[in-house]
Amino acid sequence: MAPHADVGAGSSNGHGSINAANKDLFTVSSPNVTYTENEIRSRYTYRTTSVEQSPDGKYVATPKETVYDFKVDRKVPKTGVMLVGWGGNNGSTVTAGIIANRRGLVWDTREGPRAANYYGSVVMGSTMKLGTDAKTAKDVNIPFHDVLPMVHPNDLVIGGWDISSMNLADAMDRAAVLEPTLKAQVKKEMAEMVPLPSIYYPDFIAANQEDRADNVIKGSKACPEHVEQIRKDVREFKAKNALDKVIVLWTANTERFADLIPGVNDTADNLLKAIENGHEEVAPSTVFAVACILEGVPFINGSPQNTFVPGAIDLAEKHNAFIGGDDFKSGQTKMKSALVDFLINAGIRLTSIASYNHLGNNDGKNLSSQKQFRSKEISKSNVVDDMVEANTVLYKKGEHPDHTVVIKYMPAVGDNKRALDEYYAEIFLGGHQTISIFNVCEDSLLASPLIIDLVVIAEMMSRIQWKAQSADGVATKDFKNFHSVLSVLSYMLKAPLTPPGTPVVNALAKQRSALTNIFRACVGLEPENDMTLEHKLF
Ligand SMILES: NC(=O)c1ccc[n+]([C@@H]2O[C@H](COP(=O)([O-])OP(=O)(O)OC[C@H]3O[C@@H](n4cnc5c(N)ncnc54)[C@H](O)[C@@H]3O)[C@@H](O)[C@H]2O)c1
Ligand SMILES: O=P([O-])([O-])O[C@@H]1[C@@H](O)[C@H](O)[C@@H](O)[C@H](O)[C@@H]1O
Repeated sequence: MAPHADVGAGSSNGHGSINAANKDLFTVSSPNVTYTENEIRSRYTYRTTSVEQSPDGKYVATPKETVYDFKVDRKVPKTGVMLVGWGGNNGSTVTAGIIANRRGLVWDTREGPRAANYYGSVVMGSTMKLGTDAKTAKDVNIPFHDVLPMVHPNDLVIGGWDISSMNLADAMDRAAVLEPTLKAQVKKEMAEMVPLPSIYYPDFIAANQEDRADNVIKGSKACPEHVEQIRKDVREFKAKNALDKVIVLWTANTERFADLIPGVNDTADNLLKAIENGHEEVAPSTVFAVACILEGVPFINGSPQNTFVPGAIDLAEKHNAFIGGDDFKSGQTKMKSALVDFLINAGIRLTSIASYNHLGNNDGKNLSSQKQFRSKEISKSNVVDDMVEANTVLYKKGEHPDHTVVIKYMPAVGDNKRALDEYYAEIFLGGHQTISIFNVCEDSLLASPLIIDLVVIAEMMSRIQWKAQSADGVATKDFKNFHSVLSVLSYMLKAPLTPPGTPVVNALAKQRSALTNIFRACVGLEPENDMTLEHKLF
């Protein structure tokens, strides 16, 4: 069968929203918020504290205010997502999951019938506090998805590429993630989905992946033809499905890190020249990123490699294109970014973290190769840095807990990754606390909802613009997009990519708070805070 990036239905049957007018769950009654048919406009005062340290070491803290205008496009676009690595465990699982939700499927399991859901998705499975009830003063919480007019995942049209030609039904079987009773209900539709051929540069992923590579575009290193082919694929997918928007997301294998070479991948121009010259240090994921930036579609990296070499970030900034990454934060690391935040903010002096994984899926097979493991080791190890550096009471400058990361490929356990962690800490008066965690993460069932969140939030961010009334007294004349690097996606990612020179935040609570409060600001609402003075000052 000729490969084609086939699609989900793209129109929901009551479970989604593509055809329904966006019915807002709430409106904000404020002189700073206006609603028109196409837009929500809000004037938002952003309050921060500027700190200066005097020579005697004392700090002076000065409250600052910046007034921003936000503009949200209310029209929810017909959106497609193209997955790189579509035939993988995550790609086939998220595809089946969206079909199952769109059709409202129920299937038998040993524990009884199970219905499709979006558990594990912040957007579809969590809530945020809107405010407090005017009469009872109780918290009023709303579904996260309802805070802004977001795409419903049921309405996503799905396509993508894979170096393996296997159709999505067979890929789903190969992945061995889902119950047979569910697979049987989506098999027919998924059998029609065949990944587009992709670019394959053997040196970037483990040699043990070679037997999958039967669906590759000619050429084993970067070249302009590869960029143009990917751009053409995106355009054709968009046209064939009458889409308004396309988001591209990498859920293909972990690549080795690319060497950062001045004159090759340090600037946009040099990176484009390197591709022109077929430089062997340009990774497939970077070629995809360049193609998407040039095509003006957001590109998100769900794997740990350094796809976004400085030249790729420079290119995105120059083209005002959105990028985000790196490496889905799905199980062990997500737990770590919450637990370390809790321990250190509780004043407990964490002194060592030992993280061990074994897993038996193809990701684990690829990671059994040292160069690919190294990419993952980096992304899994850096996740505690900001929390440690922020606590100068517990840690002197440069001090940090011992932290080791081990990943072993054990085929027997398949996608049911085992994560074993030991946290060792110093507590009061020379005591110690040892926390040992055994966490069976069904890798693809934890990562798939993150793919949905990354796509839906990245698309939402492309419909938000801002201008400053008085950033340091300077007003910006016209509305602008957020910076190209979508650091707002960090909650879903192990190694959050941030605009050059800006800090990386890994603490899970801070990441979620940033996402929630930026979306609240877009409708003129103050940041969520838990002061509840109304319950204390009376
Ligand atoms: N919980 C999780 O599953 C999780 C969490 C964090 C990160 N990740 C990362 O997500 C990625 C996918 O995980 P997975 O379990 O689905 O892996 P997988 O091996 O099952 O799927 C990867 C797919 O990518 C394909 N592929 C490889 N190179 C390609 C290329 N150049 N172009 C197109 N397709 C290509 C492979 O054929 C395979 O089908 C991995 O990098 C993994 O490290 C996964
Ligand atoms: O669970 P988590 O730490 O977020 O991330 C997972 C790793 O623990 C696992 O070893 C790897 O195979 C997955 O791709 C994913 O990266």
